[in-house]
Amino acid sequence: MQEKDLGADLRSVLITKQEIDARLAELAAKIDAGYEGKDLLLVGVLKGAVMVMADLARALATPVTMDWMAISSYGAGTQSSGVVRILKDLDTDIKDKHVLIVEDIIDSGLTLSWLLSNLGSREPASLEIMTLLRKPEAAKVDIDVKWVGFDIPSEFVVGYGLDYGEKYRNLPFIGTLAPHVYGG
Ligand SMILES: O=P(O)(O)OC[C@H]1O[C@H](OP(=O)(O)OP(=O)(O)O)[C@H](O)[C@@H]1O
Ligand code: HPA
Repeated sequence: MQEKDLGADLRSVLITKQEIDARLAELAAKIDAGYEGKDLLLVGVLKGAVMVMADLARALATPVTMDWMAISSYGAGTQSSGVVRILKDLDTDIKDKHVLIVEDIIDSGLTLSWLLSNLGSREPASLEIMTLLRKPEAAKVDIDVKWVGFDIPSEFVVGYGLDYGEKYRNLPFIGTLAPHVYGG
């Protein structure tokens, strides 16, 4: 779907594909500098982080390995259920490795604070977070996020990996959902 052809389900484009690409290039340069001379393992959080993981990895000059974890705290709706479940664990032992968690969004912060304590207990050499998007609620949770793409308002967003009821993940941009779609 093109940005000019939003369809009835989307209210607006919040971040264009060009803005995402430019910001990822900036962050990739900073991440490269941060991991100079080190082996880096990118841990993507399925499914939302698929797009950012793919594009960030290609923007990095640092040689990386990649692994994936699937955890879910959202059901079909727009509210976190408050319960985090592991749907797929890492294939890799991360002990003594430099690990960068790659997320699409930090909203309530619940998913990441759970993930940090889970991965932290596996004794990585370092554990940092990169997220494309962060909402204001996340500031209430004490999570040290090293790299943030965009701070966005508290609206439900879709596209570039983010879904509503599994739809809209393949939009190349970040958009806000029309209230009638989710009953807002
Ligand atoms: O900060 P929080 O309020 O915890 O929300 C952030 C999490 O919610 C989304 O995942 P979701 O559980 O919807 O799974 P998905 O990535 O498969 O869509 C998103 O990808 C983050 O992982
Ligand atoms: O705003 C959002 N959109 C899609 N998925 C999400 N998961 C947490 N917040 C969001």
